[in-house]
Amino acid sequence: MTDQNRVYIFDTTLRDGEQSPGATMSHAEKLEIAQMLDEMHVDIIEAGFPIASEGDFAAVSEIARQSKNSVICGLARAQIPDIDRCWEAIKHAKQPRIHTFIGTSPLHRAIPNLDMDQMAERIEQTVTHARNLCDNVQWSPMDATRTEHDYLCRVVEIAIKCGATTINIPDTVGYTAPRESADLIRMLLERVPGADKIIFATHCHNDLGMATANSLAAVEAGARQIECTINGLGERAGNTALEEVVMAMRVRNDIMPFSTGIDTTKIMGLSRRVAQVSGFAVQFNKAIVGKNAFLHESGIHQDGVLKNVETFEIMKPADIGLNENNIAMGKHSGRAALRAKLADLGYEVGDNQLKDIFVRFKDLADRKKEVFDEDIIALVQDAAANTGDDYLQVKHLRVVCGSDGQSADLTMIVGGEEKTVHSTGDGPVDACFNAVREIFPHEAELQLYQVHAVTEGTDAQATVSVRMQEEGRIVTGQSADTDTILASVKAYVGALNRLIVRREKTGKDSDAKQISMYSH
Ligand SMILES: CC(=O)SCCNC(=O)CCNC(=O)[C@H](O)C(C)(C)COP(=O)(O)OP(=O)(O)OC[C@H]1O[C@@H](n2cnc3c(N)ncnc32)[C@H](O)[C@@H]1OP(=O)(O)O
Ligand SMILES: CC(C)C(=O)C(=O)O
Repeated sequence: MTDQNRVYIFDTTLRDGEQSPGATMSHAEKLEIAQMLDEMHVDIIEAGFPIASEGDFAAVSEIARQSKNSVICGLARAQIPDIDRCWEAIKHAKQPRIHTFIGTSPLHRAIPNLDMDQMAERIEQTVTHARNLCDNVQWSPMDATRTEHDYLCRVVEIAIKCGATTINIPDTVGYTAPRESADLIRMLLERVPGADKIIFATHCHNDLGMATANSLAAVEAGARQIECTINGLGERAGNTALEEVVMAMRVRNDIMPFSTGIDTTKIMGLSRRVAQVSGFAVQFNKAIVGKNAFLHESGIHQDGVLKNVETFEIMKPADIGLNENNIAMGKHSGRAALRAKLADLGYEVGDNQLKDIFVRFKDLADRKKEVFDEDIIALVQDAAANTGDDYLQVKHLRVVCGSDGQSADLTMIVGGEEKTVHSTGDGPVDACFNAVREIFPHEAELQLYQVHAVTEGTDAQATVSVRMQEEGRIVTGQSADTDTILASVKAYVGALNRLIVRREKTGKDSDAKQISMYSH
């Protein structure tokens, strides 16, 4: 393996991933994910789109300041104010990168209403401007896979001449296929003067389910940067999944002799955390990180695995940070076992956090016969999502349901003040949500209400996800409990707490200032 076979991993979970409707992350969550990506040795982190909002600017700036190893990149349109704002945000990073883009296909050229020559001139001006600010500049012809080849060669050549050091070739709408993806990179390498001096990147979307294959095909043809997200998070059908391309190159290194710098044992921890903060659960049969990816239920498979694990497993669970240790957790377990289990699951917790999680764990163990790893993960995530110092807190809930009707008696703490209501509805969840609305009136629209059983059995915990929207702000809330209705109310209230914080950040109303005294 030579250095020429080193593939750089560019993670855009915090920018393209966060663009998924409903995947909005809080400032603190973005910093935490960025730190985890840095520790996993992602080469480049695209931290956000600084001109998009004050919140994005603040998150990118802080990620730039805290970064240790990774290059920190910000996105900017082909506009001077965007590029200046991006530079302001990233300039404190040890290794900053400006990523500027414009749509070059016929359909996309029509958006800013520029003809081919005007667009070429805009690319020349903006890439030159970016390069005058920063010596690490990435340029993307958005919708490259639907751009005329001659024009693509022309604009890529301009960007290289103006100082771009990475040229990204996006398949913006997930339209290409593996052979075409490879041919496009080969064509650019052959035809564009100076192409051998820069790095070509591939940025694929998964609309036809081919993002991983298309990215790997581009690498085979000479691309040396893959743009991807954790769990394949991203708009529509998502982006290329980081875990898939990294593990594919590792497991099939015989036919794809490429290396990355990724510490693959961090994959599972990041996957779980991104699923939690984005509110996008990972499908059970998702490659690499799905709950069933290493499970064998049919007899022939179990027999094979018991005789030789390689019969049905092409990689080791430990390679992606999945633990196989068998500490059984239950009501008789102590703090040491819980701490060890948490560490196995990828959670390093401080003493105070451990104390809090231990109380919740004992409470769960009293109510549930067996406490599985999934229960502990749900419990830790619930503890992180629903803290004791939120503006809205659920204090007491009593629900009546059955053939005679449904009602809820709910007591909540609202900014330190206790309020109780009695409410009815079409079903117990509806009655509870009506009660929350009576206590805390709001116009936010409930867009999603989803319940998942964490494990099997009637005593299983339910994880509830809620997504709400108010004036373009989208927030999510999650909670887990063996009581599905209680988890539903806590998830709903969790989303409202996030909305309160978002209102305050965007200065929605004067109430928000007052509210900020109570919310974190
Ligand atoms: C494929 C991708 O992932 S691209 C990234 C997409 N991500 C996002 O859009 C998320 C962040 N976006 C935002 O917050 C907003 O769209 C902003 C702040 C960037 C712009 O907001 P607004 O000024 O209100 O513009 P709006 O969103 O309505 O329209 C986009 C404008 O940008 C222009 N534009 C779009 N892309 C580019 C580009 N790459 N370079 C230059 N101009 C562009 C459009 O032509 C349009 O301007 P026009 O109305 O003068 O024609
Ligand atoms: C900004 C560009 C790289 C993008 O996200 C896309 O084309 O999908």
